Amino acid sequence: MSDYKLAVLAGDGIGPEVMVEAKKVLAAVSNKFDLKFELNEYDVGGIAIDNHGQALPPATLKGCEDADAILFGSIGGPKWDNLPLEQRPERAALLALRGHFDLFSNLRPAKIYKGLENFSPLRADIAAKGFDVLVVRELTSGIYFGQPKGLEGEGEEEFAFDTMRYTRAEIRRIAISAFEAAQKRNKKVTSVDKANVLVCSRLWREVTEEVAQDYPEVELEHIYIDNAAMQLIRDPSQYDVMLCSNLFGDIISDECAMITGSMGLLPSASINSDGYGMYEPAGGSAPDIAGKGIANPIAQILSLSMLLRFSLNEVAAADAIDTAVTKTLSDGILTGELLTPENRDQAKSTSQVGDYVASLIA
Ligand SMILES: NC(=O)c1ccc[n+]([C@@H]2O[C@H](COP(=O)([O-])OP(=O)(O)OC[C@H]3O[C@@H](n4cnc5c(N)ncnc54)[C@H](O)[C@@H]3O)[C@@H](O)[C@H]2O)c1
Ligand SMILES: CC(C)[C@H](C(=O)O)[C@@H](O)C(=O)O
Ligand SMILES: [Mg+2]
Repeated sequence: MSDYKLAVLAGDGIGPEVMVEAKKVLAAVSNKFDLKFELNEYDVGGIAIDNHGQALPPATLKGCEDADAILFGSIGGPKWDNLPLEQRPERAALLALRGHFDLFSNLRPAKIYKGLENFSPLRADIAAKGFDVLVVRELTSGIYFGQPKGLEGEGEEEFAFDTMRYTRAEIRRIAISAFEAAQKRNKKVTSVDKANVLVCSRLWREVTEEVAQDYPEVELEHIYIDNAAMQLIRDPSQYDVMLCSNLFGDIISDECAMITGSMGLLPSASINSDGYGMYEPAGGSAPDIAGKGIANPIAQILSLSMLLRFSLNEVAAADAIDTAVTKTLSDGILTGELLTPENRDQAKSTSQVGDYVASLIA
């Protein structure tokens, strides 16, 4: 009898490569903490289009519904880029899963790890001030979920539009996620918007201010997205929790990932109000490095840790993974994209990094 049932959706590109490493780490924690997992693997994304004619086959969705949580890899790639938008893996599978399970609260924690200070692209004196930010991104509304319209009109008058739409309730619940997180961290929320031009952002500010009344010990500041993007390079140590709408959070989280040294270090949790969640690296299928055995598996491994912590409440197992990852990085067990050209010959492969993390847990 298993303690937990997980739906494992490795997807495309580097997804299956890094998922192998997360499963090694899961085997190590299940052994150490005497936990039993039933892992059920399903096709999703481009591979599902190839095998079943659709990016999110009914069996995959049913498998996710029957599971305690979803461990997701990444999807998409050049092979499927020319499909109509509605059939593309990104919309037809990823956004569909986020919407179906109402996974509105997307947590993306980024920090410069000990030992990686010299591998951040930030200037050394700026990196030395430290960087530890949680991006709290609204994930099931905004411009991603506003009704898209097909092309209309003709010739030079032909047009397309996407709609950004937020309700008070949608803003309120993600703001609460951010304030709850800030309360457990450094008690500061920076809300990122474009309230100088967007009416959605005006509402965003108003509701965020209302929510702040319930958290008097948490400081709230507002910043425009363009300034935030700049300030993150100038002095990212000033931020703790960054609260963002769907599109702004997508952009800011990639920037935060790169400040840490690599896209391959940023995990994410996408959670609904029942605690059910999907856990995936914030980066994509990385077609440029897929199949070479060089992808960084840390984001996938940390996504597993977030799954254990947030959906299963297996805190000791999650802590063990986080500790092992921290030691792996400070021991210099690094994939090549983190390294500088001079020391790239010391790069470890995807599986060497996964083996090392797992060995520290065993
Ligand atoms: N959650 C997801 O499934 C997800 C997220 C983002 C992008 N995508 C999709 O992935 C495809 C490629 O998108 P993209 O190239 O814009 O973004 P990407 O995140 O896949 O890659 C951007 C850059 O980061 C690098 N990178 C990403 N993850 C890495 C890792 N683990 N280790 C080392 N380097 C890593 C890549 O090599 C590339 O140079 C697109 O189809 C996109 O829509 C999917
Ligand atoms: C693939 C894409 C739809 C997705 C997003 O924009 O949400 C990705 O970039 C992410 O950050 O999870
Ligand atoms: Mg993104």
